[in-house]
Amino acid sequence: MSVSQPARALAPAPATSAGPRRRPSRLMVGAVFAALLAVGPYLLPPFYVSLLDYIGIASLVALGLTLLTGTAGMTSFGQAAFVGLGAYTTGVLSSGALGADTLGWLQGSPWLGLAAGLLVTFVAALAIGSLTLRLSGHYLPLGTIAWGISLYYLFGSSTLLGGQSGLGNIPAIALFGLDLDSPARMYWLIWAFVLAGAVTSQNLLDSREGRAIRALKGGVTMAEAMGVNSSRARMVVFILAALQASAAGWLYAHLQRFINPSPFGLHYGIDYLFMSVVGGASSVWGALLGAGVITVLKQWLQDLLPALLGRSGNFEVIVFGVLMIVILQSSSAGLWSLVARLLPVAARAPRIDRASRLSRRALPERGSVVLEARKVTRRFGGLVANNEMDLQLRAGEILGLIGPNGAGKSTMFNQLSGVDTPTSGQVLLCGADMRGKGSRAFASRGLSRTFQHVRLLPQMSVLENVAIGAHLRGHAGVLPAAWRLDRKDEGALLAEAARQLERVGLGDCMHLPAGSLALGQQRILEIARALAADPCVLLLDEPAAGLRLQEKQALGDLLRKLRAEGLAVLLVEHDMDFVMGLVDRLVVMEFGTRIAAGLPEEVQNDPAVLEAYLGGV
Ligand SMILES: Nc1ncnc2c1ncn2[C@@H]1O[C@H](COP(=O)(O)OP(=O)(O)OP(=O)(O)O)[C@@H](O)[C@H]1O
Repeated sequence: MSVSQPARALAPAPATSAGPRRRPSRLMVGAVFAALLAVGPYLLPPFYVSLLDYIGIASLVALGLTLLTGTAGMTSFGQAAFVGLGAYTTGVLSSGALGADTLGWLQGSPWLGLAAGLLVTFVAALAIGSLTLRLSGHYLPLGTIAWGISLYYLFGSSTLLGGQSGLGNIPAIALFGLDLDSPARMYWLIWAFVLAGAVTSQNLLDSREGRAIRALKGGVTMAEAMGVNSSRARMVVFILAALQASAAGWLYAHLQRFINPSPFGLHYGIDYLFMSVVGGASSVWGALLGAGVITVLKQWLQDLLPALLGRSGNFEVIVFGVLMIVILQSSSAGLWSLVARLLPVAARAPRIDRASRLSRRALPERGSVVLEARKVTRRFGGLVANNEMDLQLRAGEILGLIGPNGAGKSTMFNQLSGVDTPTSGQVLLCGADMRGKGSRAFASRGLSRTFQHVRLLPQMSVLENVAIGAHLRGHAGVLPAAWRLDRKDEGALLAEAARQLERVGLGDCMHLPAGSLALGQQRILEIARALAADPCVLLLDEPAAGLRLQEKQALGDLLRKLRAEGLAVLLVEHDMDFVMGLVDRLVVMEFGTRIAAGLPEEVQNDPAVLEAYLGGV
């Protein structure tokens, strides 16, 4: 890899096929799958059609978990409760449970029941999400268990909802004059919902909003630094998963025509999580596979074990548990990863709209102060990590921030980038006082950064990782993304990401997974990601660490080029050879305090600096 090598034309996605034989596209494989599903009811006995109905309903819930747990990294045991919300809302409204006089105009229509169920679920998910999504680590799954149990008991203790004995008289759904009053007739509707859910989920994941959701797995600090509103992204994905579960509940209620609380309890919430994880938690098609495998497995165990053992008991639960452990141990990425390897599907390169260009920010006048620290102090208990630090960074210069280990450079970096708030003092970005504002606000005012410990999404392509950096330059929201109405916006974002990759010399790697690059290349990738935001201030945390000599020279050339374009660059670095030959000015820290500042040659001979680095030699 060389930064200075001429930019190459965007290479097509690397072919994964072993030979010249053409592989069918994903669309073609999807069409075959849909065709097989379509003929299912004509070929299969009624029992299996019915089983496929239940697999479809479970798939819809597992799809939501693919977004929530597999993609955004939030584990939920409570999805069955949202299934219950959808089922009970339509059950109450369509079964006449409210009585003829109350809301009589609403009753009898399952379609109104669907709309009402989605609305009720939306409001409930918003309320529950506001309370629980702030939790992190193991508190969040525990929170989902808590509200899952609460809703379950609510269903069982309300007389309006029929208590433990449940609600009957739920009518069949009527579609174009046809009553869907049998499992075979419901089959089409259920699988239409599943396919629509799978396709829209996949579309969403391949979009700006989807990347924002996926960025959550890289940690909130990284996502916010890219301008992603992490609280909103968490809420969006939580509500989407809840709505998919609610739609599944609506289908379930009108398939069964009777509901009681038991299928909406914690036990089922755990099953849905198993389906998602066993199938492959981060794969949309894995959700369908997981739902199929677990539903069929449970059915077989229930039928076969009593016959094999000659007596009944809860043996199927024990065998099921053991099988789950075996499957999870032998395929931690889920069963879909095994199937995907066997499927002869061609890799798809994302469409990059080379002709389109994103609008650019006007850079501040060269020489003007763009980032300033005024008497910044940061205390951690009794320890003063930054002590009344002053620092000015100007447009069109490279400023180095150096100091021995523990001097307080990273802490200063955090104050300057909004990751942390000074105990006292001010940070000004382009003249605006940024005190108390988070890193997202810094990003939207034109500050981009890299991380001391590389923070990338290793499974995602290099191109998509860089596109996360351009998040604030795109506009398409969740719904346009789900229905692929965002292609212009998306093509332009990817083109910008491709341009930045070529600019830093990683053009040839853009379709590879980011995790497959060497550490030095990953650091350069982070710089491309920061540049994709079109910044006026670039903060680099030890960018030369792990780079070979040639790579360092190439990085130096790139930074000089950025300086010539008028960017303000601040770098924290330990590599003195790299720093001295590159920066315009230096600020030296020791024990949290600024001990010297000036031109590199002045600082090099400063007695305080020699004392700090060499113990006064
Ligand atoms: N979150 C924190 N809580 C408590 N102490 C902290 C915290 N962050 C940093 N410190 C302390 O502040 C001091 C400065 O640490 P900092 O990481 O900023 O130094 P540094 O110059 O970046 O060091 P290095 O070059 O080794 O990365 C250290 O004594 C460190 O232990």
